[in-house]
Amino acid sequence: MKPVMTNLTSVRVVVLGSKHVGKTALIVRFLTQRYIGEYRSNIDWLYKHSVTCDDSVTEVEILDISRWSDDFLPTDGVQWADACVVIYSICDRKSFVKAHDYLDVIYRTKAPHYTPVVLLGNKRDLELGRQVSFEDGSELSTQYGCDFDEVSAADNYVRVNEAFCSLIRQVRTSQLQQSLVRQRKRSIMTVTKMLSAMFGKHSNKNVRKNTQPSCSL
Ligand SMILES: Nc1nc2c(ncn2[C@@H]2O[C@H](COP(=O)(O)OP(=O)(O)OP(=O)(O)O)[C@@H](O)[C@H]2O)c(=O)[nH]1
Repeated sequence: MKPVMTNLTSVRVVVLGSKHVGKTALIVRFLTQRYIGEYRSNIDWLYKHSVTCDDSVTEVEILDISRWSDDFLPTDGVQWADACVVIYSICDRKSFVKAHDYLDVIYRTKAPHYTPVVLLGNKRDLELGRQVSFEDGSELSTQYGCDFDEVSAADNYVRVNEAFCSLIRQVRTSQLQQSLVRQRKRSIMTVTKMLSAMFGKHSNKNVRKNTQPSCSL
Protein backbone atom coordinates (compact mmCIF):
# COMPACT_ATOMS: atom_id res chain seq x y z
CA MET A 1 0.00 0.00 0.00
CA LYS A 2 1.27 3.50 -0.83
CA PRO A 3 2.17 5.51 2.32
CA VAL A 4 -0.26 8.35 3.08
CA MET A 5 1.14 11.79 3.94
CA THR A 6 -0.84 13.36 6.79
CA ASN A 7 -1.15 17.10 7.38
CA LEU A 8 -0.53 16.90 11.11
CA THR A 9 2.37 18.91 12.49
CA SER A 10 5.77 17.27 12.78
CA VAL A 11 6.65 15.06 15.74
CA ARG A 12 9.51 16.22 17.95
CA VAL A 13 11.51 13.63 19.84
CA VAL A 14 14.35 14.23 22.28
CA VAL A 15 16.86 11.45 22.98
CA LEU A 16 18.45 11.43 26.43
CA GLY A 17 21.10 9.24 27.97
CA SER A 18 24.58 9.20 29.49
CA LYS A 19 27.66 9.43 27.31
CA HIS A 20 28.45 6.55 24.92
CA VAL A 21 25.24 4.60 25.56
CA GLY A 22 24.54 4.65 21.81
CA LYS A 23 22.13 7.58 21.36
CA THR A 24 23.47 8.56 17.94
CA ALA A 25 23.85 4.95 16.82
CA LEU A 26 20.18 4.25 17.63
CA ILE A 27 18.87 7.38 15.91
CA VAL A 28 20.92 6.70 12.79
CA ARG A 29 19.76 3.07 12.85
CA PHE A 30 16.12 4.19 12.99
CA LEU A 31 16.44 6.82 10.26
CA THR A 32 18.70 4.98 7.82
CA GLN A 33 18.49 1.31 8.90
CA ARG A 34 22.29 1.34 9.00
CA TYR A 35 24.70 0.91 11.89
CA ILE A 36 27.66 3.23 11.93
CA GLY A 37 30.24 2.51 14.62
CA GLU A 38 31.83 5.87 15.39
CA TYR A 39 30.42 9.38 15.64
CA ARG A 40 31.70 12.81 16.49
CA SER A 41 30.62 13.58 20.05
CA ASN A 42 30.10 16.85 21.92
CA ILE A 43 27.73 18.26 19.33
CA ASP A 44 23.94 18.37 19.48
CA TRP A 45 22.32 17.18 16.30
CA LEU A 46 18.80 17.91 15.11
CA TYR A 47 17.75 15.33 12.53
CA LYS A 48 14.76 16.15 10.31
CA HIS A 49 13.34 13.23 8.36
CA SER A 50 10.17 11.85 6.83
CA VAL A 51 9.51 8.43 8.29
CA THR A 52 6.92 5.82 7.41
CA CYS A 53 5.10 4.13 10.28
CA ASP A 54 1.87 2.16 9.79
CA ASP A 55 1.68 3.17 6.12
CA SER A 56 1.62 6.87 6.86
CA VAL A 57 4.46 9.34 6.48
CA THR A 58 5.31 11.65 9.36
CA GLU A 59 7.84 14.46 9.56
CA VAL A 60 10.03 13.87 12.60
CA GLU A 61 12.61 16.04 14.28
CA ILE A 62 14.94 14.14 16.58
CA LEU A 63 17.19 16.02 18.98
CA ASP A 64 20.34 14.11 19.91
CA ILE A 65 21.93 15.74 22.89
CA SER A 66 25.61 14.94 23.23
CA ARG A 67 27.31 17.98 24.64
CA TRP A 68 25.85 17.87 28.13
CA SER A 69 27.84 16.68 31.07
CA ASP A 70 26.22 14.00 33.17
CA ASP A 71 25.27 16.59 35.83
CA PHE A 72 23.23 18.68 33.41
CA LEU A 73 19.50 18.08 33.36
CA PRO A 74 18.01 18.83 29.96
CA THR A 75 14.76 20.61 30.79
CA ASP A 76 14.79 22.80 27.62
CA GLY A 77 15.06 19.78 25.33
CA VAL A 78 12.30 18.01 27.24
CA GLN A 79 10.05 21.06 27.11
CA TRP A 80 10.56 21.29 23.33
CA ALA A 81 9.73 17.64 22.66
CA ASP A 82 6.42 15.85 22.06
CA ALA A 83 8.00 12.54 23.04
CA CYS A 84 11.17 11.33 24.77
CA VAL A 85 13.52 8.38 24.41
CA VAL A 86 15.67 7.57 27.45
CA ILE A 87 18.62 5.29 26.72
CA TYR A 88 21.02 3.41 28.96
CA SER A 89 23.55 0.73 28.15
CA ILE A 90 22.87 -2.72 29.61
CA CYS A 91 26.67 -2.91 30.18
CA ASP A 92 26.86 0.27 32.22
CA ARG A 93 25.08 0.35 35.59
CA LYS A 94 25.81 4.06 36.03
CA SER A 95 23.97 4.90 32.82
CA PHE A 96 20.94 3.02 34.19
CA VAL A 97 21.02 5.08 37.40
CA LYS A 98 21.24 8.21 35.24
CA ALA A 99 18.23 7.05 33.18
CA HIS A 100 16.26 7.25 36.42
CA ASP A 101 17.20 10.97 36.71
CA TYR A 102 16.19 11.64 33.11
CA LEU A 103 12.79 10.02 33.63
CA ASP A 104 12.36 12.14 36.74
CA VAL A 105 13.15 15.33 34.79
CA ILE A 106 10.68 14.38 32.05
CA TYR A 107 7.81 13.75 34.42
CA ARG A 108 8.52 16.86 36.50
CA THR A 109 8.86 19.07 33.40
CA LYS A 110 5.83 17.74 31.54
CA ALA A 111 3.37 17.23 34.42
CA PRO A 112 0.40 17.32 34.42
CA HIS A 113 0.38 16.64 30.65
CA TYR A 114 0.89 13.13 29.32
CA THR A 115 4.04 12.69 27.20
CA PRO A 116 4.90 9.44 25.41
CA VAL A 117 8.21 8.08 26.71
CA VAL A 118 10.18 4.94 25.94
CA LEU A 119 13.04 3.57 28.04
CA LEU A 120 15.59 1.61 25.97
CA GLY A 121 18.39 -0.61 27.25
CA ASN A 122 20.91 -0.54 24.37
CA LYS A 123 23.82 -2.90 23.48
CA ARG A 124 21.92 -6.10 24.16
CA ASP A 125 24.35 -7.82 21.77
CA LEU A 126 27.00 -7.48 24.52
CA GLU A 127 25.39 -10.08 26.82
CA LEU A 128 28.71 -11.03 28.44
CA GLY A 129 29.19 -7.51 29.76
CA ARG A 130 25.65 -7.16 31.11
CA GLN A 131 25.36 -5.11 34.32
CA VAL A 132 21.62 -4.32 34.19
CA SER A 133 19.03 -7.09 34.03
CA PHE A 134 15.96 -6.99 31.79
CA GLU A 135 13.82 -7.07 34.97
CA ASP A 136 15.53 -3.93 36.34
CA GLY A 137 14.70 -2.03 33.16
CA SER A 138 11.17 -3.33 33.09
CA GLU A 139 10.63 -2.38 36.76
CA LEU A 140 11.90 1.17 36.19
CA SER A 141 9.56 1.61 33.23
CA THR A 142 6.60 0.37 35.30
CA GLN A 143 7.50 2.86 38.00
CA TYR A 144 7.24 5.71 35.47
CA GLY A 145 4.44 4.24 33.36
CA CYS A 146 6.46 4.30 30.13
CA ASP A 147 7.25 1.75 27.40
CA PHE A 148 10.38 -0.36 27.66
CA ASP A 149 12.56 -2.62 25.52
CA GLU A 150 16.12 -3.82 25.18
CA VAL A 151 17.66 -3.16 21.76
CA SER A 152 20.91 -3.24 19.89
CA ALA A 153 21.83 -0.53 17.43
CA ALA A 154 24.64 -2.83 16.27
CA ASP A 155 22.68 -5.88 15.25
CA ASN A 156 18.93 -5.30 15.11
CA TYR A 157 16.80 -2.79 13.25
CA VAL A 158 13.32 -4.19 13.92
CA ARG A 159 13.06 -3.48 17.66
CA VAL A 160 14.68 -0.05 17.29
CA ASN A 161 12.19 0.82 14.57
CA GLU A 162 9.26 -0.46 16.64
CA ALA A 163 10.32 1.61 19.68
CA PHE A 164 10.47 4.88 17.72
CA CYS A 165 7.34 4.12 15.67
CA SER A 166 5.36 3.38 18.81
CA LEU A 167 6.23 6.84 20.15
CA ILE A 168 5.34 8.53 16.88
CA ARG A 169 2.03 6.64 16.82
CA GLN A 170 1.19 7.87 20.33
CA VAL A 171 2.03 11.50 19.52
CA ARG A 172 0.00 11.40 16.29
CA THR A 173 -3.01 9.95 18.11
CA SER A 174 -2.82 12.69 20.71
CA GLN A 175 -2.37 15.42 18.03
CA LEU A 176 -5.38 14.02 16.19
CA GLN A 177 -7.50 14.03 19.36
CA GLN A 178 -6.49 17.62 20.12
CA SER A 179 -7.34 18.76 16.60
CA LEU A 180 -10.76 17.01 16.81
CA VAL A 181 -11.48 18.74 20.13
CA ARG A 182 -10.52 22.12 18.58
CA GLN A 183 -12.77 21.45 15.56
CA ARG A 184 -15.67 20.44 17.82
CA LYS A 185 -15.22 23.59 19.94
CA ARG A 186 -15.21 25.74 16.80
CA SER A 187 -18.42 24.15 15.47
CA ILE A 188 -20.17 24.47 18.87
CA MET A 189 -19.21 28.18 18.93
CA THR A 190 -20.54 28.66 15.40
CA VAL A 191 -23.86 26.98 16.23
CA THR A 192 -24.16 29.02 19.46
CA LYS A 193 -23.52 32.25 17.52
CA MET A 194 -26.09 31.28 14.87
CA LEU A 195 -28.70 30.44 17.51
CA SER A 196 -28.18 33.66 19.43
CA ALA A 197 -28.30 35.65 16.17
CA MET A 198 -31.64 34.00 15.33
CA PHE A 199 -33.32 33.81 18.72
CA GLY A 200 -31.06 35.62 21.18
CA LYS A 201 -32.92 38.97 21.68
CA HIS A 202 -36.36 37.36 21.58
CA SER A 203 -35.62 34.72 24.15
CA ASN A 204 -33.98 37.28 26.49
CA LYS A 205 -37.16 39.34 26.50
CA ASN A 206 -39.21 36.28 27.31
CA VAL A 207 -36.94 35.37 30.17
CA ARG A 208 -37.24 38.85 31.66
CA LYS A 209 -41.04 38.86 31.30
CA ASN A 210 -41.34 35.49 32.99
CA THR A 211 -39.17 36.43 35.93
CA GLN A 212 -40.86 39.81 36.68
CA PRO A 213 -43.97 39.44 38.84
CA SER A 214 -47.04 41.05 37.27
CA CYS A 215 -48.46 44.14 39.05
CA SER A 216 -51.72 44.38 37.14
CA LEU A 217 -54.95 43.77 39.11
N1 LIG B 1 28.26 -3.40 20.69
C1 LIG B 1 27.52 -2.30 20.53
N2 LIG B 1 28.11 -1.11 20.48
C2 LIG B 1 27.32 -0.02 20.32
C3 LIG B 1 25.91 -0.11 20.21
N3 LIG B 1 25.43 1.14 20.06
C4 LIG B 1 26.47 1.98 20.08
N4 LIG B 1 27.62 1.29 20.24
C5 LIG B 1 28.98 1.83 20.34
O1 LIG B 1 29.04 2.65 21.50
C6 LIG B 1 29.85 3.80 21.27
C7 LIG B 1 29.04 5.07 21.54
O2 LIG B 1 28.02 5.18 20.58
P1 LIG B 1 27.34 6.57 20.24
O3 LIG B 1 26.20 6.33 19.35
O4 LIG B 1 28.37 7.57 19.81
O5 LIG B 1 26.84 6.95 21.71
P2 LIG B 1 26.27 8.35 22.22
O6 LIG B 1 25.41 8.04 23.38
O7 LIG B 1 25.66 9.11 21.09
O8 LIG B 1 27.62 9.03 22.71
P3 LIG B 1 27.86 10.59 23.08
O9 LIG B 1 27.43 11.39 21.90
O10 LIG B 1 29.33 10.66 23.33
O11 LIG B 1 27.08 10.87 24.32
C8 LIG B 1 30.34 3.69 19.81
O12 LIG B 1 31.62 3.12 19.82
C9 LIG B 1 29.33 2.75 19.17
O13 LIG B 1 29.90 2.03 18.10
C10 LIG B 1 25.31 -1.41 20.26
O14 LIG B 1 24.09 -1.61 20.18
N5 LIG B 1 26.16 -2.48 20.44
